[in-house]
Amino acid sequence: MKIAIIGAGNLGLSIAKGILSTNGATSMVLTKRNLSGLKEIEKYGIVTTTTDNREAVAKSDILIFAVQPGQFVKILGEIKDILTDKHVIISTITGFSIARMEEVIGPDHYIIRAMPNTAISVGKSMTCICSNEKGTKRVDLAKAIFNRMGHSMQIPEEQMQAATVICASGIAFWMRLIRATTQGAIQLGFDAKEAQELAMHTCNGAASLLIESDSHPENEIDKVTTPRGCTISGLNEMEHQGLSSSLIRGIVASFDKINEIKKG
Ligand SMILES: NC(=O)C1=CN([C@@H]2O[C@H](COP(=O)(O)OP(=O)(O)OC[C@H]3O[C@@H](n4cnc5c(N)ncnc54)[C@H](OP(=O)(O)O)[C@@H]3O)[C@@H](O)[C@H]2O)C=CC1
Ligand SMILES: O=C(O)[C@@H]1CCC=N1
Repeated sequence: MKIAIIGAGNLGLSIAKGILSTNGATSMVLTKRNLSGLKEIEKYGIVTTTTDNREAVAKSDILIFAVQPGQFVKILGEIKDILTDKHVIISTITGFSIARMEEVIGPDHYIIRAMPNTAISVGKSMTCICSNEKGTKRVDLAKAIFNRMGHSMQIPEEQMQAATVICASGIAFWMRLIRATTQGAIQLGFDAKEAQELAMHTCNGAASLLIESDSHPENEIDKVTTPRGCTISGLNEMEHQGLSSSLIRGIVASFDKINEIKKG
């Protein structure tokens, strides 16, 4: 697969690393206006970097766009006359609808929207995918690309905003939970490095229990909560302090904000 990543910033570079670490491309062109941050990745033989988006498009079949929303229309306008039927256009751009893309380049292209998260750089992204009508023929290809770097799910386009909050912003939410657990562990006597190790591997184990046994969180909680034991005491205190409620409210606030940004 010949892949171009247009906009090799935080997310674009994470995607590039994920693809490279799973040998998911035969060639890769990364674009940016300022190439100075790409020296490290240029060491991979199959990677070239350029400021010229047209060159990247001409050399590639799969085009992954990871620029900021305000930069996207201009870039699509620059490259639309060299798009052909070989190209699959994958946009990771938050809040940028397929209809808006079609307004610039027309509907006769394979257009996919993908919402990955930064865990793509370590092959653990949860990526949601939707497409335009023509793009339905390339959804399996897009899923195959993202499944090499984690897990993917096809969803209706109207759920993309919600998926952004749960999966992309979700990385930040889970990081804060891991950090809070780390702070608790330090207070209980572990040094900072040990505390983080305990917190992150326990988090990983909890998610793996659900993923690998197809279980429900409450089933797993029942197995840990000894009657009159320490787990239920801690858990109930967390709930008295609003743990579940604050998470749900945070998710909804994030969703309200993303809808506000979209309207703006
Ligand atoms: N960060 C995340 O977790 C997620 C982000 N997203 C979405 O992905 C997109 C990118 O986000 P993020 O990576 O955080 O943003 P960044 O600002 O880090 O990356 C955007 C990149 O685009 C480059 N760029 C700007 N203009 C051009 C141009 N004309 N041609 C080529 N490259 C250009 C910029 O580099 P330079 O200035 O050097 O040109 C920059 O490296 C956003 O739309 C965001 O909403 C989606 C899911 C998750
Ligand atoms: O915080 C944001 O608005 C973007 C969208 C998802 C991740 N970062």
